[in-house]
Amino acid sequence: MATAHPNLFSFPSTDYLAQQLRGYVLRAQNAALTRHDTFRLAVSGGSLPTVLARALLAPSNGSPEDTPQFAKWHIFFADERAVPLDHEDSNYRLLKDELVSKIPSELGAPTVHAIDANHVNDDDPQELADLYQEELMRSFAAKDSVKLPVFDLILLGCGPDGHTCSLFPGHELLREKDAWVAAETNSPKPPPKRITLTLPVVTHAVSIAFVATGAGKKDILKKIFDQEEGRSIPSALVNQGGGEKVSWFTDHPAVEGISFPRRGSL
Ligand SMILES: O=C1O[C@H](COP(=O)(O)O)[C@@H](O)[C@H](O)[C@H]1O
Repeated sequence: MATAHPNLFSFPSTDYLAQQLRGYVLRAQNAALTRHDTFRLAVSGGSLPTVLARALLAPSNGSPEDTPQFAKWHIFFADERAVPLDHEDSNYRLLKDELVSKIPSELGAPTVHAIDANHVNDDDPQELADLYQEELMRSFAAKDSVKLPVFDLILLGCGPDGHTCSLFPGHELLREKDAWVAAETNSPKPPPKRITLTLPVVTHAVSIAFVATGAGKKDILKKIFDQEEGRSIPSALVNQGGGEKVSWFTDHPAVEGISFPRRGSL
């Protein structure tokens, strides 16, 4: 378990947050391209894709460092709902509508790794999870040759109950040590059937960022950052496992009243 603390950033507006997030994501991209000429990231659904689109679709300052090289991006999902890809609850659809379909063609197109839509109606989403794990193995090498995949970046949300990916408070999936991708059959937040990256995969990434904005996140962030009782909340477990690799992008209303030290710039 990491002992270093996560970085808590708080910004006066979502526009400024998006600007800072752009710099952070592109730094992760540039470092990844230097390491292996590809940028492998996992993204969440919920409120994240809208902020991410605002960050990445903003005009570049023209420098190579500030230019997304989308053709070299491999985008996976931190979690996905067991629904068809054109369903309104699909995280794939959300990312496509908010970001991918709006990328100007001169910036290239990312490779987006969707779930296998042939299995979204299965009673048990385990096959869907296994197939997505195999999809990861094709990109990151077989599970028996590497213990865990190493994403260059994982972008997370934090629900009002502190869930992240589809890892919910008190759930046995939080203790999963072996699988890379797990099935959730009874999510407390609809839709009930989902798949999710597991905690060891999330905390093994090179960089991990949460985006959490608005006063609706204030109470759960206070628990996660300031209170002992918040230590077992899924998003807090990412903080504990990832330590200083974890950065939180928040706005002022989301962190009002929190004593944990925060910074206003990267
Ligand atoms: O159900 C989900 O919720 C979380 C949090 O969403 P937010 O709207 O509160 O940001 C999200 O990160 C996850 O991907 C999604 O499936």
